Amino acid sequence: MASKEKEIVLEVDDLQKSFGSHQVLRKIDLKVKKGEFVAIVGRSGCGKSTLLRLLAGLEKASSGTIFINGKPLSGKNPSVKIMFQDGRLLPWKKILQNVGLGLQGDWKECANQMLKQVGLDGRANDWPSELSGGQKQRVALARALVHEPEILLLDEPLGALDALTRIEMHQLIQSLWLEKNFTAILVTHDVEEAVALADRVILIENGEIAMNYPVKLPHPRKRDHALFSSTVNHILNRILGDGGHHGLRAAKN
Ligand SMILES: Nc1ncnc2c1ncn2[C@@H]1O[C@H](COP(=O)(O)OP(=O)(O)OP(=O)(O)O)[C@@H](O)[C@H]1O
Repeated sequence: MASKEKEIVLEVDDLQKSFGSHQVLRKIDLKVKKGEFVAIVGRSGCGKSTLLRLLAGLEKASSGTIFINGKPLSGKNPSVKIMFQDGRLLPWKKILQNVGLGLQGDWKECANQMLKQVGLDGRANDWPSELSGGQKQRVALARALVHEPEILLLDEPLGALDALTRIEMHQLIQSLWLEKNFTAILVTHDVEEAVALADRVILIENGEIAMNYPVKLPHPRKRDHALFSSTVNHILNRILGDGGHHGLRAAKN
């Protein structure tokens, strides 16, 4: 039976992070299986982005260990890529060059192919300033996935987009995830987004994982699935159980 279990690609063991005397993450323990899609939610300032930056090797833990495929992480790891809310495209490079950044060999072919997969063929020679917000995030996604990372970290990647564009991006991220089998960890404020994408939703509260909720809906997720809204509401109710308003949202149906 054990051999049927998927291997653990990412393990976080007793992770702590403080900035000066401010302890942000107190005790984070987490195991993520290969190919799993995990969403992290929590009130503003609870440390979601800090955790993601630690996983990306952009920040050093105060104590505890992160293992990628069983090896302790120290600094950046080429099999882990991160995508941010603001895309961070280089404005002085054209779209193709942005996607091909850091690639070796026949990079143009790879970058063009990846642009096609995010629905942006024909835009290779445009400047980032000529693209809409949603298109820029498609480029940012292409730039991360062109390296075929084992783990894709998504830090509120759709937070600045309008609701319709966000839904289109959910569909794109889902189809690429189903096709490419990478492991994804998404930080979001949007519980509906978490349910639209993730196998499980993790809540960070007081520097710890306060909830670990498996989303038992089939992929690809459909918003009109009979259990979609009730799953969103169930998670929101668990999160807001103390009656507070924590900056978390779910789109109204
Ligand atoms: N480099 C830093 N130096 C000092 N404090 C920091 C630093 N980065 C983050 N913090 C603090 O750590 C806490 C967690 O920040 P973080 O950005 O991880 O929260 P978050 O949950 O992602 O918030 P939001 O949902 O608003 O983006 C905040 O109090 C923040 O001020």
